[in-house]
Amino acid sequence: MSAKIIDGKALAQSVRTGLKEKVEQFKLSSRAPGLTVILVGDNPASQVYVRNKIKACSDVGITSKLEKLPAETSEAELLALLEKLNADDSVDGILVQLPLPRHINEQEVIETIRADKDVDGFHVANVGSVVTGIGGFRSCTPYGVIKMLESVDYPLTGAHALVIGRSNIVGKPMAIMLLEKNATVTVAHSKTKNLKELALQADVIVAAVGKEKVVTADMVKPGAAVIDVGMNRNAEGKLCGDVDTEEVAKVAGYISPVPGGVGPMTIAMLLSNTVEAYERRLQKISQ
Ligand SMILES: Nc1nc(=O)c2c([nH]1)NC[C@@H]1CN(c3ccc(C(=O)N[C@@H](CCC(=O)O)C(=O)O)cc3)C=[N+]21
Repeated sequence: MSAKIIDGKALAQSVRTGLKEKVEQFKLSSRAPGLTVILVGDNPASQVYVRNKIKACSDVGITSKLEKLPAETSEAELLALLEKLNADDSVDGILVQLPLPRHINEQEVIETIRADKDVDGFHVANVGSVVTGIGGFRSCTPYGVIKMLESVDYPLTGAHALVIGRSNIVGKPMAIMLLEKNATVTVAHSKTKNLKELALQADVIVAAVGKEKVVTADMVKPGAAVIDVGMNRNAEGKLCGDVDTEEVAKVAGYISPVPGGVGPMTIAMLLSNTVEAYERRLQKISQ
């Protein structure tokens, strides 16, 4: 057996095409949605990511602005900029690229962004809303994973889903979103003792660890869906995920590649959240 590939790049493209049509309609009667991206310092990986986000915005017609700040920017200066953007009616979404330099408290920064402009879905108010099921912006990566599973009509109701990793931006919200889809969810992490045993019982495995080949073929139940959230560099410097894709593909029913899987969907969901922030804002103004 050979797994079907869940092509995140193609799915992201179709999400973007849908958003582009929506944005074109908005522009006829009003302005385009606006996203401001803040980059502090000159981490080369962050610069590439930010450039990709800005380009993705322009592809779908979202107005984007990049605020580049030097690495020695103080936390107070960054918070002051956020307050300014919070009050700016032309800004629908704000994204502060992580990681931040060590002298800046990331959680403090995230909580300063207005929740209704927090298109990353990192603010506690959004996390709380998603956990409670009352709306709120969803963290883009796990949101993208759900869209990937939905794109192949994977039956999540009653399925056993194993999330490997418990970060605030992927593992924890992933578990909540799978639960929302009526899966039975297990969360494994670095202290988990019987990972292989748990994995062999899983119909869905989401690997978000940040380590190469955490999921190997001997851990996967035949026919399972395996979604790879990892972003690592292997010994040859090539981008790879957490899953031994080549071998696991011989056992799994569905598998998502890296690159071309979750990454492009993360960006697509960021654009989707930005359009949603804009729609909510216009609704509020017209009330
Ligand atoms: N506030 C904030 N929000 C983020 O969403 C955020 C962040 N900070 N900091 C860094 C991480 C990383 N991240 C990626 C998104 C897409 C790809 C992506 O599209 N990757 C391509 C490959 C790109 C390549 O070749 O290097 C792929 O997987 O196919 C990668 C990484 C968003 N992040």
